[in-house]
Amino acid sequence: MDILKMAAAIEPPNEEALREAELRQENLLKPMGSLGRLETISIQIAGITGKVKNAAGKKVLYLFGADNGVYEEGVAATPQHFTRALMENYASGKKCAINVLCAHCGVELRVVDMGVKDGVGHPNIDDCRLMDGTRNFLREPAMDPKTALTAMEIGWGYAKEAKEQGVDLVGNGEVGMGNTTTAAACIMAACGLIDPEGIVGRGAGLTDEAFSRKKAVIGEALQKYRLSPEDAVSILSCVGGLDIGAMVGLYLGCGYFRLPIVADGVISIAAALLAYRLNPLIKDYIIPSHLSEEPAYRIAADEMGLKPVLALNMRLGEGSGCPIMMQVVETALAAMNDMCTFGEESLETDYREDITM
Ligand SMILES: Cc1cc2ncn([C@H]3O[C@H](COP(=O)(O)O)[C@@H](O)[C@H]3O)c2cc1C
Ligand SMILES: O=C(O)c1cccnc1
Repeated sequence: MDILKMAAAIEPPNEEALREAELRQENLLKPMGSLGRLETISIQIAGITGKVKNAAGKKVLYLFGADNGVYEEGVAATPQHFTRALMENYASGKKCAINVLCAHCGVELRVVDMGVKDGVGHPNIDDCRLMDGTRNFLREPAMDPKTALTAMEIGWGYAKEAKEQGVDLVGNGEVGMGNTTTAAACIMAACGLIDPEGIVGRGAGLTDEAFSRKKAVIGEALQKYRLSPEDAVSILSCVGGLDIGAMVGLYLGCGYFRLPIVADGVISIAAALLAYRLNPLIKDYIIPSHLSEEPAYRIAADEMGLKPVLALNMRLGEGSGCPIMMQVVETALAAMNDMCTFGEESLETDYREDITM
């Protein structure tokens, strides 16, 4: 497949369904706009599916694991083998954050190895390994452009699978020590920014010294590659990761197959931004969840005009914002589907014509 061609074929939301959904929201028995983001989310999903009333019964979160060569520059505090250990825990249903949140919120968790160092090899993990961790991007591009495209195709494949399996809502997550470094580098490159100060954060935690090093590594790499903000594939291959690549493809595939996809934190939004550079229409298929504490999150979200719904002071990753947000989405759809209208309750009067909401 030519994923770039497929990405270019993503279509805008269904205008007629959007209009009908807006009209229904206006007629529900409440002051206009009073359900705020619950209204706009239900209208957004109508535009995606082409139907005013939608379900969110079947929810899946795809979690992509990969290691990052830039780890060797000292940009992360956690031992690198934690990537592999965490993957094993997710797959065996142990009580990691994402296991508990998904179980509580009725979301199926799928775990995919995109290139965890030494491999995970667990029966509940899809083996999609493209490399044994990427290369150190300070020295050389993290991966070949061809590998970047293959990672995207793998993610796209999961969107296709979700469509075939009748999934209503897709989520994404990641694990990989050092991936707040790759995510920040991708966001900066895609926004044409070169000064890491105030953009790069401490990820899963860092000493002051390592934090300075992390910023210096990203700054130096961006100087070296001089990436064009529009060239998402070069950004991904030079300073990205295999997890981010798969997520880019998942977003694009969800756009193509007309599935709503919930975004998580800074790594997830970095992938969304690269997908947006490939086709800006993708933004209408994305439902942002929470505002990550990592400062680069806000830059990427603002660039796309996406406003996170939740402010929970979270900075975890793993897709942890998605199951929480999926519950909000389900609630939004319940209001749209099940509330009565003014007309149905014989309350139709002219009172709404003269007031300002
Ligand atoms: C125990 C633990 C569980 C995690 N789950 C997600 N992350 C998150 O932290 C990592 C990125 O942070 P950095 O760039 O600083 O390495 C990723 O694995 C991300 O998913 C975790 C990190 C740790 C330590
Ligand atoms: O926002 C995130 O997704 C995040 C923040 C810190 C560490 N890992 C992930």
